[in-house]
Amino acid sequence: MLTKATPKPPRWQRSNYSPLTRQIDVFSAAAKLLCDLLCDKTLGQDSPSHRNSRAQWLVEKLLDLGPTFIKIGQSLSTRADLIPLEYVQALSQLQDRVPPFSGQDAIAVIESELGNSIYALYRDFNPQPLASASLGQVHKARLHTGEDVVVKVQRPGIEKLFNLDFEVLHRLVRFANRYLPGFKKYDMEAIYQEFFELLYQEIDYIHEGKNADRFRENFDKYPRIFVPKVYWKYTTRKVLTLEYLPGIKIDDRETMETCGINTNEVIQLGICCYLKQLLEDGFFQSDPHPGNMAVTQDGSIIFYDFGTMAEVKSIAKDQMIKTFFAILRKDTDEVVNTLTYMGLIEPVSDMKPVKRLVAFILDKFRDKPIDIKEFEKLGSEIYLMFEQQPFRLPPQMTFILKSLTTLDGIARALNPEYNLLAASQPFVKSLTVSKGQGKAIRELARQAGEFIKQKWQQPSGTEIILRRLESRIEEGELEIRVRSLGSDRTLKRIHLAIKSLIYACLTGFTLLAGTVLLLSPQTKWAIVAFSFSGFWFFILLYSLIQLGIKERLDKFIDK
Ligand SMILES: Nc1ncnc2c1ncn2[C@@H]1O[C@H](COP(=O)(O)OP(=O)(O)OP(=O)(O)O)[C@@H](O)[C@H]1O
Repeated sequence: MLTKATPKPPRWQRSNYSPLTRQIDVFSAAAKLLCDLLCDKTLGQDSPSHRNSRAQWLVEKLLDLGPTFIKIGQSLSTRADLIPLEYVQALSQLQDRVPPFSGQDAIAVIESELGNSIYALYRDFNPQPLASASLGQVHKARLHTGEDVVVKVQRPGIEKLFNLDFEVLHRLVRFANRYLPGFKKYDMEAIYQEFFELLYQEIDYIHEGKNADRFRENFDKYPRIFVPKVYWKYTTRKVLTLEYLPGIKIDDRETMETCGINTNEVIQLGICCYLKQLLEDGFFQSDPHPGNMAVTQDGSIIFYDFGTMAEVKSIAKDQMIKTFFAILRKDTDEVVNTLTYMGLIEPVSDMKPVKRLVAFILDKFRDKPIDIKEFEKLGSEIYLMFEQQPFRLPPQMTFILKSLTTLDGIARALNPEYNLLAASQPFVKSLTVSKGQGKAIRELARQAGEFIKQKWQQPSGTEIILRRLESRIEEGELEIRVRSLGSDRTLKRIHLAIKSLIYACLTGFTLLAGTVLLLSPQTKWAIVAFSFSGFWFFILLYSLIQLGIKERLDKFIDK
């Protein structure tokens, strides 16, 4: 009889996976990535297609390294302020391609967490999962009281793996901070702490249950928004029992149309619901991917997954209206003030670069309604500005950008012609104004009207440039850069010296890795590491020779 060969479990899932092997796997992946990036830089290989293939390699490597690294990739995909566009795009497609675990393992977790046998807890339990992801999987079940539920079960051993990776990654961050000067500017220690805090929250289902309760309360008066009820008696840190609320996947236009659901109404409901989360409640689902929302037969929206919620300071309605008109008037200062108040922009001593970026974005939408597709077109320009600016976006802002682009993708899947401004009308209309504020609002509306009228009598392009130059000189913002030849040469020498230092570190690091591997004993890998070491040594020699020649040349010119 032919038996189907069972696929080998990934390395990180094997019981004999030692901390040392994990450390070697992680460090060698990081070293390869770094070497590739340095090689590209040295050889000037910086085309988008080249970056794209590097990004694809990274996606495969993260999948191979397992849940912690899949999550790192997913959260990096929101950090447009830290990594290049091609990486953002590749990492956004990082799906949870982790194999499900067996129904028996899931039952074992439930029984040990809830302290009873599975059929004492549930009348029925389907061992075949409904869905599975990197951190857990979802099973359908029925309570003895007759209610249909889903049971979300955490992947066995995930906490142990996180604890191990917590240590390994800390070592890697400390190493990078110490020996790779280029990494200092990224504040890796803070990013690492931020990341693991979120990760540990995500594997605490009690936290997720509380978030679901809070979210449901916020939408108490919205009959078309559904949030599954939490069955607290059957919930622990590793098991979450929720009311079963099936629905059509939110980007499945065909099924919705077959069921006679008006997709434009779904888009409107989704966008208004998101604006309420963001602006009124200050508590929003930071990862609204299509698997986290569904649509009922009557076109209502169901939300699943409250493991990754983000918080911002909510703003009062009058402040919202002020900001709305400020956007219409392209009033950069007012918009920046509101974003800073909400904690979406970090106040820094020099706010000019931030204001320039906001003004740039507002300016791009001078004549058209805000359309996220425009953001895509602007993508490379904005990314370039991010690269040049000395500021880092707070994570909340990156969550919002990511959520907006994901929502936009879902809305476009339902109706490619949809318009964000039109879809948000019901929310804007819901901002009723109290009596005392009427006068101020009328004044703001008048100013916005004046501004829009002025657009018909716009000055010529040259005039605009001159006016901008004038105002930038007035603000003391325009710097005249005088660079002396001497300082340029010194800078080049410093650059070369730093490069040599990095090559020396890489030579030492690969030599060390080779020695550790030889002692493990992993002779094959040790040879690979030693060959890398030899390679970096030659690059180091070449760089040192260049440095020597440069110094002699500079001395000669100075004479
Ligand atoms: N209460 C529910 N009723 C019906 N189906 C549900 C319910 N909760 C979750 N599901 C189904 O299970 C899938 C995964 O759920 P959920 O997103 O909560 O899991 P997850 O492990 O956090 O996954 P991911 O990390 O990919 O978001 C959902 O897309 C949905 O199809």
